[in-house]
Amino acid sequence: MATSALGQCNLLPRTKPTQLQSPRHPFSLSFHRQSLITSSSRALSIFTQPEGFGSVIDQKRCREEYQNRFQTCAVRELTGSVTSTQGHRFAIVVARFNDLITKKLLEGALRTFKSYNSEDVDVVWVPGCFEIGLAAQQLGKSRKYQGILCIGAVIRGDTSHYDAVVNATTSGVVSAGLNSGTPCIFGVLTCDTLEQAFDRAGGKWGNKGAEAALTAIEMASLFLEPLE
Ligand SMILES: Nc1c(NC[C@H](O)[C@H](O)[C@H](O)CO)[nH]c(=O)[nH]c1=O
Ligand SMILES: CC(=O)[C@@H](O)COP(=O)(O)O
Repeated sequence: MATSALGQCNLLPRTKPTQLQSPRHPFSLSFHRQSLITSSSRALSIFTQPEGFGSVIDQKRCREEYQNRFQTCAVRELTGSVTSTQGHRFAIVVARFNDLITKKLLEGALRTFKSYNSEDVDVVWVPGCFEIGLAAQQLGKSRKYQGILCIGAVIRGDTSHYDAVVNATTSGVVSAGLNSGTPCIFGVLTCDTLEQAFDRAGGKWGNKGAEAALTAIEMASLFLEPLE
C-alpha cells in the first residue's frame, strides 16, 4: 500500500488491462479494470459462450488465470482520512427554525471539529432548512472551505408542508455540493415528532450533528489534491 499525492489516502498500485491468451486459439481477451471489478460473473461468462474457447481444459485454465488476475489485480482505493484536519476550513450552515434542536446539533458538530483539532470553523445561520441549499452553494463556490456541514430539523406538522421542506432541503444540499464542487454534508433531521428529534440531538440515539461533522472531515480529506 502506498501513500499518494492525495495526502493520507491509501492507494494500491494500478495495473494494465489484463491479457488472457488462449493456448489453442490465436486471440486474446482484454479485460479492463472496470469489468474485472464490477462484473466478475459477466466477465467469466465470456469464457463459456459457444463462440469462445472450445475445450473444457481451456475454460478451466482461463478461469484459473482469471481468478489469479482478479485476486492480484489492484483496485485503486481512495479513502478519506479522519485522522487529521490540518489546513482544513469548514463552514456550518444551520437553520434557526426548531432551534431547540438545531442548537444541540450545532454543539455536537462543533465538539467533533474541536476534538479533531479543526478550529477553523465558520457558522452561518439561515431562517429555515429551505434556505440551507443556497447558502451552502455560495459558501462552497467561495472556495474558502473544504467542507460545508448543513444542519437543520424538519418536524412533521398536520399538512404536506413537511414533504415540501424536506424535499427542497435535500435537493438543495445535493445541488450545492454538485454545483460548487465542495462536499456539502446532510446533517438535517427529518422527524415525525419533537421527541424523535431530541433523541437524535444528543439524546438516546446520539447526536447526528456530531456524526455529520465527522463525515465532513472525511469528505474534505478526499479532495486535498486534485485527482489524477
Ligand atoms: N417547517 C419547517 C421549516 N419551515 C420554514 C422553511 O424552511 C423556510 O424557512 C420558509 O418556508 C421560508 O422560505 N423549516 C425548518 O427548518 N424546519 C421545519 O420543520
Ligand atoms: C414542516 C412542517 O410540517 C411544519 O412546520 C408545518 O406544519 P403544518 O403542516 O401543521 O402547517
